[in-house]
Amino acid sequence: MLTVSQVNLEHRLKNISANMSAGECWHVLGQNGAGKSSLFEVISGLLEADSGVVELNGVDVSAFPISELATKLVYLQQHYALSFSLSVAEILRFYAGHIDIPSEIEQALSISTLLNRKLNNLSGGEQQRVHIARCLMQAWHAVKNGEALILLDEPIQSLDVVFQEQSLAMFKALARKGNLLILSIHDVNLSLRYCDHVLMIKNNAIFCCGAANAIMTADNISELYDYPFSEVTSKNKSEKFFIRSPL
Ligand SMILES: Nc1ncnc2c1ncn2[C@@H]1O[C@H](COP(=O)(O)OP(=O)(O)OP(=O)(O)O)[C@@H](O)[C@H]1O
Repeated sequence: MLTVSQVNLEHRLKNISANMSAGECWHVLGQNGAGKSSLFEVISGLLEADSGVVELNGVDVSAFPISELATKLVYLQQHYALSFSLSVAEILRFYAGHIDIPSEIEQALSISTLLNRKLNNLSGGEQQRVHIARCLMQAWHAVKNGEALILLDEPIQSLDVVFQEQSLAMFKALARKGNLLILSIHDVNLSLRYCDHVLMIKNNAIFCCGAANAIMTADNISELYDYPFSEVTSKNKSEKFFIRSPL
């Protein structure tokens, strides 16, 4: 269980509170600059809030020794720059201690074919696949047992459509195992398909928070982005979509 209580951070987060439970798959939505990455930084314990508390299973995240957090917290940051030239295998060995890629990760991200390549020579999407893999593999013992907190800041940025679908499906399956998974994303239709809970942040404060089927409405999405969306259902009425009006 993750409890975020009245977290404030100057110019970045205003009185954010939320309760999230193990086994849930949360998507965080909001405009550029809304505060999504800032919230992830505070939840991960990397950034201290001006006020408020973040507790993981009743313990303040800042009280966890970093060595313990590293084994149970997965945090994929939005930006990650490596200024020296390492192969993908060397990177996985550095973060995970081995290059035995778990089958779930290999199926979703096809890492094995990249092992001998230098990270800096990979395309943007290939690099992103490696970053997702190295983060998950670092805490894989907890992830495979469904005991991890998984924070992913825009994990599908740069991925092509197939890797977007495969990785979002893997993240949802990891939540089903018992992990608490929280990711930020800008595609509302992929969110509709792959999350069960949504946190909408607007102007650095919570706009809406809760079960996706209750709050993923065209009205809420339109107000969140200050942009008109309408809702449609597929011909067989099995799936709902949001359509963005042209400017
Ligand atoms: N290190 C920092 N110091 C001061 N202000 C910052 C810092 N990082 C971000 N901000 C500001 O905090 C606000 C929230 O930024 P944040 O990166 O959390 O937004 P975001 O919702 O993740 O946006 P995006 O969708 O563009 O990634 C923005 O106004 C941003 O300019």
